[in-house]
Amino acid sequence: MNNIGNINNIKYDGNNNDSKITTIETPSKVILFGEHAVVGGYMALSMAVDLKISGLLECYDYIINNQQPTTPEPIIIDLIDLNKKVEINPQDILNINLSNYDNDLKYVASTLKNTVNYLMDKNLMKLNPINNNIKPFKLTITSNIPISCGLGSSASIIITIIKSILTVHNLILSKEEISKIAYTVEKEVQGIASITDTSTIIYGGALKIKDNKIKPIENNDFNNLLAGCQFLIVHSERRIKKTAELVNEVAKHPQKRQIFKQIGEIVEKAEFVKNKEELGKLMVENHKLLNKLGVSTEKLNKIVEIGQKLGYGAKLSGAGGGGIAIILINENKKEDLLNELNDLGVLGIYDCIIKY
Ligand SMILES: Nc1ncnc2c1ncn2[C@@H]1O[C@H](COP(=O)(O)OP(=O)(O)O)[C@@H](O)[C@H]1O
Ligand SMILES: C[C@@](O)(CCOP(=O)(O)O)CC(=O)O
Ligand SMILES: [Mg+2]
Repeated sequence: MNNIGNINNIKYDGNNNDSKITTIETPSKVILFGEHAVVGGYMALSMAVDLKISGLLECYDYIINNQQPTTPEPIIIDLIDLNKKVEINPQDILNINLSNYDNDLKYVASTLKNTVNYLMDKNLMKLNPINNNIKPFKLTITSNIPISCGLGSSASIIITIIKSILTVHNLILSKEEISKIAYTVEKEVQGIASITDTSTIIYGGALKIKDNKIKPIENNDFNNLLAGCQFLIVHSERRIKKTAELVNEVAKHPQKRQIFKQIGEIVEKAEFVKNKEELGKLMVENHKLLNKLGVSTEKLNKIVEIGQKLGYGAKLSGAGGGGIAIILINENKKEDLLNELNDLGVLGIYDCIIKY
């Protein structure tokens, strides 16, 4: 259950344990084109970004020396940015019921359950009566990714926890296997999801996603154009709704099909643009269709207007409902752009550095 506990009060054999501390880092992502429509099987273009979630992973000496503790130890995941903790005994993981967790903790709970289930299905982790052989650990998570704003922080959290479980158990899974688990979690928590966020963060670089499959971007002219682009991530305002609510609302939109189709056509064109002007125009066209889907806001529309005037183009990125917009920068007008964004008042402006 979600107790508030403190690892330092837990002692093995009456002594304080030294512990091995490892840092687990996971990037975030921006969706250049195709959010929401990608859930309907259309194409999306996304790229991993060097804003990251850091997990401080603490394994106990007795684990490292392969001994058993005198008392059963809990797994503790300390979410500093939310000021919340998940604390659970290893033998309870397989019985995790998401309804026992508040919305903020469902991704964590679902990740623990689905990762252990996967490892057991693959015989990489065996059940034993005392603690299922699931080793306890403490993971302290901090993030320079603003939460719930379109940067895929949910996916970054999921992947950080999966990587931590693998580290503690000295296990290795392929990127494909980790993507499978992470996607299962996003789908279980959100009800509706594509592989975009989780795959982009796991594979890194810039990716094309279509029909829930990853495709490399073969068009080298586009890759070279993208490499020469500078994007700005603008955090417009706090989102009221989570991705889960936004994707489920879009699913009920009466014009969803035709708008998804129009977005899909834009994304197919994007890979073959010749310059930043064309790329920027398509970003604005994509944004206008997201606005029609009802996932933009007045503030986001204003930021896109400024991005269109003082950059090559702009669009909201991620599920919308507030959160981030991305602007394709025109170097000659960057200062005016920054001044106008600051005059408008935004929550944050970040350089968008692609993470390979
Ligand atoms: N730093 C963090 N610490 C704990 N939980 C986090 C953190 N960042 C994200 N989350 C989890 O992910 C959720 C936000 O995911 P979501 O609504 O999909 O937004 P996005 O993926 O666009 O950031 C949060 O409500 C929380 O459950
Ligand atoms: C809206 C969507 O296309 C992207 C969601 O991105 P985020 O959770 O807002 O970072 C949903 C999905 O692809 O799973
Ligand atoms: Mg998310």
